Amino acid sequence: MQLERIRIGTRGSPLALAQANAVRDGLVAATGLAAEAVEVVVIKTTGDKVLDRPLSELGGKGLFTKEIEDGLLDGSLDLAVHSAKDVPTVLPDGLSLAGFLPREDVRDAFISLKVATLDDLPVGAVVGTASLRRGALVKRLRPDLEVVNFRGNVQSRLRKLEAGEVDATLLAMAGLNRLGRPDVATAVLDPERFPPALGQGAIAIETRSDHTAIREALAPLLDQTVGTCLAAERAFLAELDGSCRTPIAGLARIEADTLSLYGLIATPDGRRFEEEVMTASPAEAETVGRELGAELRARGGPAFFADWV
Ligand SMILES: NCc1[nH]cc(CCC(=O)O)c1CC(=O)O
Repeated sequence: MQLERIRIGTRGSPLALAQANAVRDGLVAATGLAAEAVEVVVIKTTGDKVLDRPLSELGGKGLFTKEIEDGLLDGSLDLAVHSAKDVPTVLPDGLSLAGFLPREDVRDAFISLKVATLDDLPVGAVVGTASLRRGALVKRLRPDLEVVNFRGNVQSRLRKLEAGEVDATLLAMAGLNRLGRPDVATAVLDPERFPPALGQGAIAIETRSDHTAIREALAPLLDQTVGTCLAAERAFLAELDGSCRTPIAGLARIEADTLSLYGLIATPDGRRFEEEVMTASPAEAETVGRELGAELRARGGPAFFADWV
């Protein structure tokens, strides 16, 4: 069945809109539909509405996806475009990921108006981030720094930096590139030293599992290699029951038909961490993800996880 009209659900931040517009342009090209027939619909989610509390305290998963998923389920939306790293590992019944677009830069950027690198920050300098992963990784490298909660979209964080609220912050290169602002990065952090969030840099497309017409229309836009890497990364996260309270990092890559999956868990203060790399054939992506998650969970032991609460 050929669709006559496609409605794309997205959050309203400039980054979310840039991602949704990229999918719209791709669908117009792939389907031959008129540009007006492929519509971007902006949805305000709980995560967008509550700005005064740390994300980890709001609890609950899918803070940035729930209201959009309701639209997919009631048929008012055909697909949703999400940053893959914000998509929970368990989706509501009836919904699933159709796949992922080609991945952007997976690395984090260090941003400061005062110094050139993380290593150059003076003792006691203040780093703002809303991410427990970034906070733990900063503390791991520089236990002397102070990490403070720092929320808001990319633009508002940059304004706070300019106002001197913090000495430095960290943002995904992928977001800066998609916003056309790679110049904002003071330094790009090496993933071996500062591993990204699982799914970082990838865009996930979610639809109703039984919406075959939209899945067929999307097929030419999707990247199978990214899909395989993300299957491993998401299985790893699911095994660790990744919540917003858990500093977890990792990255899958496929080279010469071998999938390698790196994973790290840390305590929020960065004092303890466990890391490991496992390799497998791409067909074993999910299995290796679960194995790596179980391995790090076992290595950390109950005491490690108790430290988090
Ligand atoms: N949690 C917010 C979020 N979700 C996705 C991105 C960036 C784009 C990406 O990682 O694909 C960001 C901002 C950031 O971490 O700097």
